Amino acid sequence: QKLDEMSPTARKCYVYLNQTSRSFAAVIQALDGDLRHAVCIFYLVLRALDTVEDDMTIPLKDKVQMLQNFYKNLESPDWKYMDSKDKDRIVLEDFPTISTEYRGLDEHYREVISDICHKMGDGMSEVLQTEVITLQDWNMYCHYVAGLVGIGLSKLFSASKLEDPIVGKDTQLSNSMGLFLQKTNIIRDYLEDNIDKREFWPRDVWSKYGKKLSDFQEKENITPALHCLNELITNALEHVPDVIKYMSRLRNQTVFNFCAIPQVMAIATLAKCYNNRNVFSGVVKIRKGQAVGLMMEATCFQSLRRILYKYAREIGKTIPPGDPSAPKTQKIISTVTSLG
Ligand SMILES: CC(C)(C)CN1C(=O)[C@@H](CC(=O)N[C@@H](CC(=O)O)C(=O)O)O[C@H](c2cccc3ccccc23)c2cc(Cl)ccc21
Repeated sequence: QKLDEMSPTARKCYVYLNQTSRSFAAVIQALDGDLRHAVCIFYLVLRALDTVEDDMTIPLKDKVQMLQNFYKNLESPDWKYMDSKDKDRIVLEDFPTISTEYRGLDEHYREVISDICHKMGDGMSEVLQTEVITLQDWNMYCHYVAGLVGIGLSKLFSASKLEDPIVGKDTQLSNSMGLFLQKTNIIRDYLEDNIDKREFWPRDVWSKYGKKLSDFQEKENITPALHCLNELITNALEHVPDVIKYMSRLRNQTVFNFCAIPQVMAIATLAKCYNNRNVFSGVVKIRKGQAVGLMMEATCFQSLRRILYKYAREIGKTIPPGDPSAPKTQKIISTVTSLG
């Protein structure tokens, strides 16, 4: 469906999609059938919710109300928020355009998007006021901001009939898809979050290696810092078997590409972060050329598995002797590279 056949509000949504997510917008627009518009709207609604959650200028008690009531805005034609300073504030300032397109979706898609926004808004308002202490807290936080996205997407895939019902039903695997991406983001963004005074690394882990999370920036603490980093990367890798199982169930090529690309970017990022002191002095990002190469290669299940093995083996080759997590890292690497 070309841009000139779309309604003005639908066309604006694709303009916003391309503004808010450069490389990923193309993969969403490549989705087959009416899944394309459903995912485009879901992505923009999530971007709006995330922009509220990220806005540190909103007083806590107002933010809690905004997050818990957010899903109701989908049914309110005039709701918008004009006080955001975020780079993506357009999705809040022109939310009526997005909610108009949401209300035009098939009711199965609307049900999924509204339910996920409700659960995500409640979850975000809960974890907003707490610190990430245990690994369970870490999984809970990542469930609310990313696991629920995977659960929602999987239900949209099944509702569109482009994928089997089991894809939408098996929330354990869908949740793992999100946890793998979000844990990778949190591990990679150590310094950026530290500067913003935001802590997402679980306290039970980092407190074994230092008094304060910011201690890892000091040169003399680099060995415990790397041991902490490697332990969190090992924890994130525990989701890879679920990712492989989830991907093995997909049948539609455009859905496969949409799901595979962020996963291969994540494992490549983890491999680059593993035992890498630059995590504590800058943001470790994979080069654009490497990312493009990965996108082009990850188009079928066998090549996806080859990419996952390649990076898992790469991590396995760089396990430092004496690293406290070495046995666990070696074990998850052998599991991933042996999956038949
Ligand atoms: C936090 C997050 C991981 C869920 C964000 N998230 C993603 O990271 C995007 C990728 C993205 O936005 N990349 C950015 C680059 C970047 O920001 O690092 C880009 O602009 O290219 O992918 C995810 C995403 C895509 C496909 C399957 C998923 C299954 C479970 C959870 C998330 C899934 C996403 C799908 C939707 Cl619908 C909404 C958000 C996301």
